[in-house]
Parts: sequence; C-alpha cells; structure tokens
Amino acid sequence: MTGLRRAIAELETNPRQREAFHHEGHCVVLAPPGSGKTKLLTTKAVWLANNAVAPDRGLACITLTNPAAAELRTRIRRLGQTAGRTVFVGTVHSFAWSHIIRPFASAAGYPKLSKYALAPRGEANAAMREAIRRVFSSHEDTRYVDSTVRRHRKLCLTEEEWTATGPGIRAVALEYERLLRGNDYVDFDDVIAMAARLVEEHLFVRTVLHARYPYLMVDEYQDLAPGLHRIVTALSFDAGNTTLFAVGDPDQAIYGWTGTRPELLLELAGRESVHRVDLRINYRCGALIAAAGRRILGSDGPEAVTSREGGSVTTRCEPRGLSAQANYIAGRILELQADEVPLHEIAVLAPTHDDCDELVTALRSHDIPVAWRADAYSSTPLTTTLESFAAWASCGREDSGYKLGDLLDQWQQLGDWEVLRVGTDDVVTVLLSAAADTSAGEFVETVMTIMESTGALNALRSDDANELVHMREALDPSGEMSHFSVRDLGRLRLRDGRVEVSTMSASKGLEFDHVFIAALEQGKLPFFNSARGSAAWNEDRRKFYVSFTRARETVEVLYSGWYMTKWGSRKSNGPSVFLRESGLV
Ligand SMILES: Nc1ncnc2c1ncn2[C@@H]1O[C@H](COP(=O)(O)OP(=O)(O)OP(=O)(O)O)[C@@H](O)[C@H]1O
Repeated sequence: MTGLRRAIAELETNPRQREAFHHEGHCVVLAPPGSGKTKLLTTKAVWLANNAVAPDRGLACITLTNPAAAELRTRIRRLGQTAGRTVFVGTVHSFAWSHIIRPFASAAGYPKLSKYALAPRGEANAAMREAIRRVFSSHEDTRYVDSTVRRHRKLCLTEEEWTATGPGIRAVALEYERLLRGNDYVDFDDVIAMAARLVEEHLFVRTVLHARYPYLMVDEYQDLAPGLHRIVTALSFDAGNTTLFAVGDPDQAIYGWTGTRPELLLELAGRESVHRVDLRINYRCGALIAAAGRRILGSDGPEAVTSREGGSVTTRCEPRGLSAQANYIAGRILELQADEVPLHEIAVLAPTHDDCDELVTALRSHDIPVAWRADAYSSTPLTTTLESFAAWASCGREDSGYKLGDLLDQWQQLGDWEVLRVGTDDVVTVLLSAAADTSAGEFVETVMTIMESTGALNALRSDDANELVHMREALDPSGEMSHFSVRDLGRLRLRDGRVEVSTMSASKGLEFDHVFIAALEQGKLPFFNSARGSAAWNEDRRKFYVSFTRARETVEVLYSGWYMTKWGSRKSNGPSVFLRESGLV
C-alpha cells in the first residue's frame, strides 16, 4: 500500500478524522496533541493535489516557522508528493512575500512596494534605535519602547488603537517605518500588514490567488497573528472563494511574543460557513503521559482519550546541577541504546539554548551522537536545501532518504522557478561530483555561484538572504563551522542515529518514544520576571505541556532546585512551580 493510501485508511478508522478529511467546504479542526491534526492536513493536501486540483492550479500549506514548514514538507514527501509548484509549503511570511506582494503590488498601485527589499536584521535594529533616539529625549526611560513598538506593529493596529498606545510609541513606529523606506526596506511585519491590505482592498488579487490556489491549508493556526487572520478571512470569506482547511490547538499556543492570538482560531471555528471538527483521541502518548499532560495544563476539561496504554512519567532531582542532570541522561540513553532503542527516538529538551549547549557537550563527551543546531544560522528553505544537497551528495539516496528529483524540485522553489530551472543541470553536476570529505564552505559557495549566474540570488526571500549571510560566515575559514565537511553539513539534516537535543519550544510538532526534559528550575520555567498568572507565565506552562506531550512511551523530568545565571550568580528557587502544581514533585 502506498504511504497515501495507508494514511487515508488510518483516518477512515476514526469517524471524526474521516468527517474532516471528506468535508468539501471550509473546515477547522481543533484537537489536543497527538490527535492527528498534521496527519490530516498533509494527507488531505496530497489527496487534493492528486484528485481535486486542475493542472497548473494547486494548494498552499502555510504555517508560522521555518522548522514547522520543514516538518510539513517531510511529511508530505513521505506521502509520495513533493512540495513544489502544485503544493506550496512555506511560512506565512514567505507566502505573503512571494505570492502576494511580489506579484501584485505594482498592479495594485504600489509600484515601489514590489521593489523594496527585506531589511537585514542588523539594519532593522539600527533603524529602531535611531527612531527611539529621535522621538525620546536622552533622560526619558526608553527600556520597553523597542519591544512595545514591535509588539504593536505585529498586531496590525488601527489608527484608533495606535492612538491609545500613547504619543511616543506611535511616533517611534512611524519614524522607524520612514527610516526603513528611506533605504527601500520593509520588515517582516510590514510584509504581513501590506499583504493583508492587498488582499482586502483588491478583488483581482483575491481572484487570481484563488485561481492559482483554490485551497488554503493552515497548520498550527493558534500560532498565527492577526495579520494572517486578515489574509485568510479576505481570501476565504469576504467575497473570496478559497476553501480553507485549518488545524490548531489553543492549548499549544507558545508564540505570544510574536503577537499571536489563539482566540482567532476559536473565532474562525465559530463562523457560520465553517464546519468545526473536534478530535479527541491522542494516538501518540501513553495514557499516563496524556493524563499528566492535562494536569500540567491545569485542565478541568474532559480526560484525555488515548489509543495507547501505559506510558511512564518520572521526576528526578539531581542536586549537583545541570551537568549532573546531563550525566544521568547520558547514562539512561546508553541503557536505552543497549535495549536497541534507535537514538532518533530519543529527545532531550530544555528551556534555553544555553541549557541545550551544556547538555550537548555532556552527551558528546559520552560519545553519544547528537542532532543539535547551534545558533550559527537558522533553518530557512535555502539553508535546509543546501544541507539536504550535502546529505544527498555525501550519503546518497539510500542513507539520506532524499530523492534527487525531490531535491531539484526543492531547489526550483527557492526563488523564481523559471530562473532557477536554468541552473538545474549545473546543480546536478555539483551534486554528482561533490566528495563527502571536502570543505562544506566551498560546496556552498559553488552552489551559490550557480544561483548568482542565473540571477536567482537577487530574488531570494529576506529570511533566506539573511540566513545565507550567517551560513556563509559560519562556514568561512574564520567561522565557527569552518572545519565542516560536506558530510558534516549533510548530517545536520539527518536525524537517524542521533539523539535530538532541542529547546522546549522548538520541539513543537515532533514526536519521540522517549523524552527527557532537563533544567526545570523555578526562574527558568516560568521565566523569573513573569508574574504568576500573566500571559508569559501561562505561555511557559503551555511550553512545558507541548514538550511533555512529544513522548510516546516515557518522559523523565529533571531538576536541581538551583541554576547559574548568565552572569555567574547562583539562583536557588527550587524546582519549577509547574512540577509542584501538576503533582510531579
Ligand atoms: N487514525 C490514526 N490511526 C493511527 N495513527 C494515527 C491516526 N491519526 C494520527 N495518528 C498518528 O498519531 C501521531 C500524531 O499525529 P500528528 O502528529 O498528526 O498529531 P498532531 O495533532 O498534529 O500533534 P501535535 O499537535 O502534538 O503536534 C502520528 O504518529 C500519527 O501518524
């Protein structure tokens, strides 16, 4: 049976999943962790692409972050479909930029808008500092101005709402935008706000987008901010005809700082023309893990229903600090390995990047292979494509799991398809001739030269362009990854044979047999300066819930009761209050 047929057969066994799969109009699926939301979305997307979408039309699958988009691509590939011209998979920002602003801004009467570039992070930060300096005098307290302006801009406020934010804040926002435009720049928040205006104000934009993408599928809707909600509403409801399929879970909303509002998902589900489906069965977590998850959330809702029995949850105090926690985890991993548990079925999660760094160092000192992306650069479609190329070139199809055809499709999605097609033969030559032990920096430069010669480099999306700079710096002879070979670079894409180390937030959407959650200290989670019951506090609780529910069979939670701050002082606040409140200590 093919991957798609098997997935459909599984969905058919659950009446609610079946209902959502076959529903032909707008549909919103609300469901707890592990209940098959992403499985439904990806299976439905691939089925529609092959059975309901005319040639040259397609469907768009969007989500908030690049790692989440990468996970969607992987799952779609496992179902036998490549994300490409028929199935667009990407972040909301890349959809807004490459499918709304670039193609329509000029025709909608904003010729300059289509020519703006996305501001590199450093330049956007400098513009913000300068705007604050111009608006506020030097003796005024401006500590929270930057974050306040950014938060309000993400919320796409109306003029009336801006007025209520106080005089200085609006003035800084306007000055910041003026400085960016002076350099022909926009930033990510501009992209969403401008894309929302284009689809709301211009019927032809909605009509052409509907012709190209009659279906819009949104994963993790609870993580999307008001700007996207406006785009979705305009495309699917306000005289737009695009069929919407959205899935999400307000209890897993963990990106509040980006302006997300989980209640928008509930509002969407409550619309008259939307069919709402609530899934209940958790197919991932053992019953005990799912029940403990509900207690972490403090939920008084219905008990979790699981398809898996058992599961084990343990909590351990290691009074000698994080390094002792790491050594304990290493010992347990070696035991699991001796029991023939594949390493990629084990995850080690912690609140911060610094915690992860310390855990990685300790695991490596026990010769445990680890998949951990240091901070050198982030995952974007371009950086992950380059890593996938390296994986294929150094390990071949069997071990890398990538087919050459899929990689070339991925490549052609990086920018203007017609432009990139020209360089495809050259890329194949580079891939076939790359040696695993040669320098990763040179390999990346060779591929970039091809992009440069076809003109594709100029049309890169901003997040791609930004991260390419960081990736090149890291692989440069003076950079922190200068020693990387093509094989090392490719390994960043391969999870097999490695324990996944990740921050708790970045574990979203993933699943493992065994999960260790370390550094659960009061002050780290919840973060020391968030007030009890505040939005930040509740979001940290949900972060714990999300990471806890990644596990199928076992969760081991570790704490020491103290931790060292970045500035070298010792904080002895005891274990995270979330452990006490959920009965885990
Ligand atoms: N009907 C089903 N039969 C068997 N397995 C299923 C079924 N539905 C989902 N699963 C499995 O359950 C697991 C969780 O599914 P999925 O990741 O899609 O859930 P999710 O709701 O998106 O989770 P989360 O919100 O926690 O990321 C996957 O391994 C998936 O294959």
